[in-house]
Amino acid sequence: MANDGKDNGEFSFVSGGEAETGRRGLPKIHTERTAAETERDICHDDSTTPMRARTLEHLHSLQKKRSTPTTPLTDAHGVFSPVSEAERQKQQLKSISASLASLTRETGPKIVRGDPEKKAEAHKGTVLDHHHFGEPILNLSDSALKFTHILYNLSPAELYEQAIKFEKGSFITATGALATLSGAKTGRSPRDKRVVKDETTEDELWWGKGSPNIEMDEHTFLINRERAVDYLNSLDKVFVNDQFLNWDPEHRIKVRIVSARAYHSLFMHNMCIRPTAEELEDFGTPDFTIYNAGQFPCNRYTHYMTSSTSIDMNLARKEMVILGTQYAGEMKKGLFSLMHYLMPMRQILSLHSGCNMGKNGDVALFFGLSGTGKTTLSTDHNRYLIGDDEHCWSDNGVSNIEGGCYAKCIDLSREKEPDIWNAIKFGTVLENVVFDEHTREVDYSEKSVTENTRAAYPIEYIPNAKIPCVGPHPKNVILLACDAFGVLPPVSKLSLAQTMYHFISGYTALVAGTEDGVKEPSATFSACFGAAFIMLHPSRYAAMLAEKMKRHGATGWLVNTGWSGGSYGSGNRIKLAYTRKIIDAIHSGALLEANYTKTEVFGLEIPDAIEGVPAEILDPVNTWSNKDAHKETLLKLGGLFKKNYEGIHAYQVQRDSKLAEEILAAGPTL
Ligand SMILES: Nc1ncnc2c1ncn2[C@@H]1O[C@H](COP(=O)(O)OP(=O)(O)O)[C@@H](O)[C@H]1O
Ligand SMILES: C=C(OP(=O)(O)O)C(=O)O
Ligand SMILES: [Ca+2]
Ligand SMILES: [Mn+2]
Repeated sequence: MANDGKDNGEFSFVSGGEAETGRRGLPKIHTERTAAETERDICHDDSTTPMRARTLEHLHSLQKKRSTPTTPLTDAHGVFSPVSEAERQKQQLKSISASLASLTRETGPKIVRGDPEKKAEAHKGTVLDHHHFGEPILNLSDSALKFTHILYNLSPAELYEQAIKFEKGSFITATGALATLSGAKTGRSPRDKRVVKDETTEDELWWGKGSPNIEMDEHTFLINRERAVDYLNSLDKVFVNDQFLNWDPEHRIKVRIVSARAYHSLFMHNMCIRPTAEELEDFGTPDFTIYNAGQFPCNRYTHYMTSSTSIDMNLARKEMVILGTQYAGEMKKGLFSLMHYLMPMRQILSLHSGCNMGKNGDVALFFGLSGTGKTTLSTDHNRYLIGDDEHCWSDNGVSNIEGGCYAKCIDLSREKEPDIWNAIKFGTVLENVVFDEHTREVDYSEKSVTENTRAAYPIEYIPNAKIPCVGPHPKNVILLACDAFGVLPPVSKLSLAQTMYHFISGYTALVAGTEDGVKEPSATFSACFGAAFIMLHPSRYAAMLAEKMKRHGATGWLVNTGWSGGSYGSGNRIKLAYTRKIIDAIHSGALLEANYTKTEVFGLEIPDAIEGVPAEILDPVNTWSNKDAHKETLLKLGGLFKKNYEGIHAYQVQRDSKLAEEILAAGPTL
């Protein structure tokens, strides 16, 4: 932060000193007048009502109407409420103080609600001094003498003001979004993720080769936690968000996010489910807490640390600590990892998928790795959006985990993705985009900060969002792959075994960089289309998906949103308009009626015709001018799939070994 608070366009004269006292020889102005003089000089203007304010400060104070605070001060339950408002506020502060307790000081910090800027107001607010309820502290340190100001569940408008005033790189764009910079990290850091291995998690979680869970011990976690908490308590103020995950009321999780930046608080405000005033009153103790001290690095001398970034998950303590990265997606996906543990424990399948529903209640899931089209294709003007990225499938049906969407902005166009375009307005966080200095028009083609430019907005910014974000059991399960090799068909119908094979494989191939010259696409295999976020072995999720698809009669589809007419360099990415037509035909049921032909190598069933899509692109071989190159590339990709699957099959993929064999057989034959 380069500003000292005066540097934000506020202009003022230097006060005090000689100019005011008039000691430099200028004659003194006499202000005492006779009543007659005064009367003569006053301009009587009846056109305006008299000014109520007596001072400038008073005037400014009148500008802001007193509203119901985010945390209601009034007693919604009336006079018969068993808990007084003062008591409720005290409980809330106690809970926040407990969250911020340093484990060595064994007590929470002194906290006070409100903005340190607004001194007078803040000290009128509820103050919690640990001496009031805790044990007396024997070893008092300087940090125990200061207050930590808590900015609790601020509104987007308040967070805008905090960001613009205190966070360099925060600007309002032409459409009203808040442009921010995430700092040195503009994407997630999966190699810096750590999970505490204890007696329970040692047996329950997936560890070792291929697993995203890199171990750390409890003691090291506490070192990082203390580092984060001490950092947060050293600040003038911290943001606290109390919110929910999962729209299924039976399985709702309460999360608390403690962070140092308005950007982080607004991001989570948008991405998690926003509690109503009543729900916030009864929030109580969170089920899980994130400490985001992203501006502060971890100590590289700490055991298990391999960089200055660390994202640490402790399931037993129900806490996550973030050090050394300000990329907000870490919080979102950190909570997703948590759900990938908590939900399967309740026999609920967690899914890295988008989800939408037709007018007739037909639900589709869109699985796929980053950049394959989950957000783009689930945001469909003709259907209700349930969510773009994280869902649960329980016996009740599907439910979104989140309250917002996180769309990629690179090359975003109003024509191709109107709903996402229109969602970028006041309240939306726009990460790492480039805009015109003066007009604040965003240039979505600009990659100078990063290619991973993003918009995070509340789901209700999409006009046909389905609120509450829940739906019946899925009818179609669409697996998205962006195949930069250009050999997978634009669409194929899958058997259940094939669906499982491709779900477990989790393939996509993107083109790594944007440097000049043709770059070889590189294949990525990520189990369950989200290996970075799963906590249990992939077979656990796959078994649940197979069981649910079978029970509810869902059809599996593989859709290539990548290349056609050759690999990256010679072919082109399939037009989004064609992919949308393909998806339409899946939703409507029309595609089930097509005639199918089996492809060689992958054994995929491809339709002969789809309305609005040129028939010749449906079989990739037709689009390649060099047939030998096509065959060679097809075999190469088939080989990569086989090699990847060998590693997975070594584990028993299914308890049902017959299904395991069927799944293995559903892969490519070379
Ligand atoms: N045929 C296509 N299908 C889907 N997306 C496409 C297609 N062609 C280009 N795109 C672009 O690819 C990107 C897909 O990203 P996104 O929907 O955010 O993926 P995810 O949510 O799975 O990470 C978007 O920027 C979209 O505009
Ligand atoms: C938010 C993310 O999801 P996606 O790229 O799939 O939209 C992410 O992977 O960080
Ligand atoms: Ca994702
Ligand atoms: Mn997405």
